[in-house]
Amino acid sequence: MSRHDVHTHGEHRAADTLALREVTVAYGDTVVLDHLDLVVPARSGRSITVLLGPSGCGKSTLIRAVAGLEPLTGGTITVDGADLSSIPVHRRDFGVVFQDHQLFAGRSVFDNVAYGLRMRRVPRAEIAARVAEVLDLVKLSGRERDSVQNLSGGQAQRVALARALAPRPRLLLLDEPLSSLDRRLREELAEDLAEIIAAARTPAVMVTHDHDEAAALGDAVAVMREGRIEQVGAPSRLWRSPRNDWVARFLGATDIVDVEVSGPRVCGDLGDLSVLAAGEGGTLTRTDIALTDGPHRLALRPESLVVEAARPGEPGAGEVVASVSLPGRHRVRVRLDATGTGTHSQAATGLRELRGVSAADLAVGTRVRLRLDPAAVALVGEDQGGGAVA
Ligand SMILES: Nc1ncnc2c1ncn2[C@@H]1O[C@H](COP(=O)(O)OP(=O)(O)OP(=O)(O)O)[C@@H](O)[C@H]1O
Repeated sequence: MSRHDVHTHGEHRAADTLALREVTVAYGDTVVLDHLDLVVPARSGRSITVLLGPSGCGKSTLIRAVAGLEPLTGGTITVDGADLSSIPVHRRDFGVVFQDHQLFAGRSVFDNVAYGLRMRRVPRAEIAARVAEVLDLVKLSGRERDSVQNLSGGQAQRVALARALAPRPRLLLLDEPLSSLDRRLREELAEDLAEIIAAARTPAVMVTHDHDEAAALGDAVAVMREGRIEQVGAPSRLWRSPRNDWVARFLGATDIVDVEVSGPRVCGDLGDLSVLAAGEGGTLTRTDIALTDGPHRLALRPESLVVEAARPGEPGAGEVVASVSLPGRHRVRVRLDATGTGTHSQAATGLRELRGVSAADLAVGTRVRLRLDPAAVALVGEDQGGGAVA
């Protein structure tokens, strides 16, 4: 099929699979992408894969490499099995949106959105119809004649998105498309973005450093670290099953502990704990995660540990050293009593304090018991899903 056919008949051939194999990009001696492997299946033509990683890990470089803007030092990038190395940027059929929209200043909305269609010599009447269609998609209907100079930041990003989508690209590449916007606009456009991408039936790869955005928009999230992909998966699976301590901490774990589960008891770095039963504060039953009997490495957020005042006569696990009031709950820091002498003892692990949440406002010095909410813990190193997108 020629590119002209795609537009003449309004037919749209979305990419099925984008695959990066051993991709390496270096600037001089600095290796920015280091034998990176990533497979993005987009079977339904409407999935968003989010690249999430710390500043400088190479997210933008990866997007630029896929777009053809960054030469590879090694490795291959293929779409549906076809190698892209000899295909120049403008022939890849990808739509690209950058952080700072990069619109043609002083030109109209129409001229900006029509740009890719004119480059492909699409007939004039079809251009007008397609521009109207994509402006409708990004909620800017009727704004064709406006100069892009008069647009707000959010509107400019919508025009950039319309421009990228107009030629019906087979893949959309979005590099921090929301990060230049203020919080309210960002949330608004994030919601629209998911709808727009689904309506356009175009798979997208999107860079962000915002965890909430990644969880909200990503069908899959690829966690990047120092030029490599650490783990790929659906957001909920990543949180519940981080592959290693680094991923767990990057995704928000505040403490990582080794435990031995035996029935309703959890023993280990934390001392002895009981597990919250269903309906006791956790929304899931124990069996919803594989907290099976035996050893586990748990990644905890404050929400994973429910802190309660010890009952009279009960020794408790430690005492409150600090408490901060949050809406609807208190975040509490607990100093643990010294426990045991084995491999899970404090002497061995150095674990002295933990963060938890409490419904009551507990004074500093209060003796407390800790209970684990299985709905809010992650199991480190137990991911069964492999490295590809599920
Ligand atoms: N043209 C270049 N020449 C030299 N070094 C570069 C160039 N572009 C990027 N780098 C370096 O490559 C590394 C990765 O940059 P990149 O922009 O891909 O990271 P990122 O994950 O997108 O970061 P951020 O989240 O801060 O945008 C950084 O250390 C950066 O300084």
